[in-house]
Amino acid sequence: MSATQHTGRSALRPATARRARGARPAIAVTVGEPAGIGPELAIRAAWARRAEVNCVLLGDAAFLAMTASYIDPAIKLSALSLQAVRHGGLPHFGPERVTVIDVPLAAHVVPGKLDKENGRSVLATLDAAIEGVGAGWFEAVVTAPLQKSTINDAGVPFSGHTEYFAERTGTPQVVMMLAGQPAAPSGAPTPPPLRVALATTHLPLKDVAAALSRDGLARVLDIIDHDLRGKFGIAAPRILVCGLNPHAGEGGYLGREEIDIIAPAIAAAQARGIDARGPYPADTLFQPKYLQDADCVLAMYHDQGLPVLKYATFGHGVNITLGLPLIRTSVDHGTALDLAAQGLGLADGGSMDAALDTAVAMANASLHLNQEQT
Ligand SMILES: NC(=O)C1=CN([C@@H]2O[C@H](COP(=O)(O)OP(=O)(O)OC[C@H]3O[C@@H](n4cnc5c(N)ncnc54)[C@H](O)[C@@H]3O)[C@@H](O)[C@H]2O)C=CC1
Ligand SMILES: NCC(=O)COP(=O)(O)O
Repeated sequence: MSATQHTGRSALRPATARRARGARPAIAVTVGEPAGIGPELAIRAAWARRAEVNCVLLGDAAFLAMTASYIDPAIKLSALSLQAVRHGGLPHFGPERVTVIDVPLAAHVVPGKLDKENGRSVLATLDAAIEGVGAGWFEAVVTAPLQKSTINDAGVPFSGHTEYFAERTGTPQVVMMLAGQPAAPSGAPTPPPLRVALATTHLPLKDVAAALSRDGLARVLDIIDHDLRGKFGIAAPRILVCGLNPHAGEGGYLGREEIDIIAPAIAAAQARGIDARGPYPADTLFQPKYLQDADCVLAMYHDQGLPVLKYATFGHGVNITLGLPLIRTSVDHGTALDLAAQGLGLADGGSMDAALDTAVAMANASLHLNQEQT
């Protein structure tokens, strides 16, 4: 069964097929928590890539104009209201300026200081991005980091973009996957890209075991296989699956999830033609000799997989939501309030650049696929 059958897509129709020949892809970039490093990194990436990519920033226009003027007075932004775009569509400005769709903040921004008054505005940027993909304004969405606690403090239960995009697009199951290029040890050949997908996303550790089920894992494996083929051009993805418990349960003496849940889900995936293997002990799986032939590692929970990925690739990793009816990528880091409080120019923009490049590559792959099919 394909991921499409499993996930029951919403009516959301991405705009990819409608890019004019030679036109720059239009990508929505939500600027994230205003008191964090997101707005600066989003402006820098959009301005640096403007010749090739029409990045449309979603955030408070006056705040972004002020931030841009501090980064570099040469940066030119053009602001539009969401209402204007709804009525007239996204205008085709040239690469001399970066378009901003104004999503006003409620409160004045103090860098490094969270203000729950602004939580709902941050969420509104995500809604505008999703609306814009459905309306054909954007081919993909790149999200700068937001502060999950501030959205909750604003009174909206929120665990992450991943879950929010799933809910807002009517997608019952998505998969968080982070990807990056590990550095080669000196003199050694470049290792393959490291991709780490998660069976569960933002869950308290005490709830992880209960959240694992054969059917759930089977759907996760389907989505990874489907999207690595369709969105990453990998013909026969090989997925290595971690156990949950130390030593993958030590034959049942250190936990039974491997025997009762994970191994049967892998066997079921294999029966559907998916090259999934495991469960393997997570502490020894992340070695070059295993990873060199793997396209993705499926970890059972957030802090089993992501510390390894971030250790190997922090600063240029990309977070991709698989299984959505739209392309969504993000950075591998958070809001870095400590840096934002100290001023501009301190945050590394490598991950934001990589998130944008990955979104464009995925949009191009999707465009080619659509052209082949028509
Ligand atoms: N995609 C998203 O929206 C994400 C949001 N977050 C959120 O960010 C908030 C803060 O999370 P933390 O765990 O403190 O992680 P964090 O990534 O914001 O900060 C951890 C450390 O890394 C440094 N750092 C982060 N990004 C950096 C960059 N681009 N350049 C240089 N140094 C950088 C920070 O200065 C800090 O020392 C939380 O609310 C979390 O939920 C975290 C990850 C992703
Ligand atoms: N550690 C990854 C993370 O927290 C990003 O979550 P999301 O907001 O992209 O769902």
